[in-house]
Amino acid sequence: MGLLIEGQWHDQWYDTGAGGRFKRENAQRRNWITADGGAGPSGEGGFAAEAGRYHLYVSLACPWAHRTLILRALKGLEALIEVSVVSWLMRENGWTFDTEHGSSGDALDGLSFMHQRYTLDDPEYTGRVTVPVLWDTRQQRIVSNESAEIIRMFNSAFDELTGNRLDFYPQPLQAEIDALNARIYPAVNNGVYRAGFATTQAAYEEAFSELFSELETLETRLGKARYLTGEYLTEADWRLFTTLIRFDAVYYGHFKCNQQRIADYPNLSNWLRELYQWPGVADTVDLRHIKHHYYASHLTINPTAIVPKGPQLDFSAPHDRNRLAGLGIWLRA
Ligand SMILES: N[C@@H](CCC(=O)N[C@@H](CS)C(=O)NCC(=O)O)C(=O)O
Repeated sequence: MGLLIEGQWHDQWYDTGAGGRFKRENAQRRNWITADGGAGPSGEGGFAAEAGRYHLYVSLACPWAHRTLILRALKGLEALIEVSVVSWLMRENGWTFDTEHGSSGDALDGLSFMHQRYTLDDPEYTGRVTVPVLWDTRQQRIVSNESAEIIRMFNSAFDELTGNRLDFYPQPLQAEIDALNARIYPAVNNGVYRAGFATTQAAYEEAFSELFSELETLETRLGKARYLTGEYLTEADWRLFTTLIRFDAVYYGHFKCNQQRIADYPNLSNWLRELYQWPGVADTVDLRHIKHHYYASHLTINPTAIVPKGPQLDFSAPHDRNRLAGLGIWLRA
């Protein structure tokens, strides 16, 4: 675990400051792939959608990277955007490459460390070295290291090439999706990290109570609606999914989010199983990488690096969501 300072790697745990609160650094590369190469909502233009041009770096353990893998699968981008999977173990060198346990190594250049990819982008890079990273093989630079934006690009930029019209961010639902994301990101997606990486009791308890209060709200909502925005399955669902699929295996124990398991919420757990069983999604879930990464990498939290054997989870078990009306995924006109 560490960061780059002017292109040099430093092994350093998160600085939680006097209050003991974990604060996630903002992603620094914010360009957009667009259909015609025009600039997107941020960053520069020049990143036109093309088959084979872009490469995605992920960890199978990481909930942010997981979002991009799900959208890549559902939007039919697997043949257009190749993926490299980092090692599940992240210690003094940060994310590294090997070919053990289903990791791929760096398929482009055979690099040893993810931080070398960042210094290829900028030899003087300063900041944390995170995944996912979307790399442009043409310009040899990072397009984006912000998963929330990578999934939006995947949702539409390649549609003319793939003919895939599934829309996870349909115009009429955008305001509602944005509002949901704005609540779920701090309280749940980042909330589990705020609890787990807190270094004071007060910071931990603050994150813990926000997390379980939001889960309660979501549980009630999913008792009345099939998906978070109602009848359509959207980006908001997938963003919540990648956190909840890790919850009982990792966040409940390792991050001390133990008021309740997701299995104890009838609506959240049935919704979770429905999404897991969505065609193409189970293949993106690797609980071995998930458990080994968290328990064996965060030695400040788990110094023995022992990975728990349990819990037993069966996301393939039947779900009861057909009791609620659903229309599936929105189709762009
Ligand atoms: N804003 C980023 C956050 C990505 C992120 O923090 N990824 C974690 C893995 S789950 C990471 O690479 N952490 C390494 C570090 O913070 O040093 C996104 O959503 O893409």
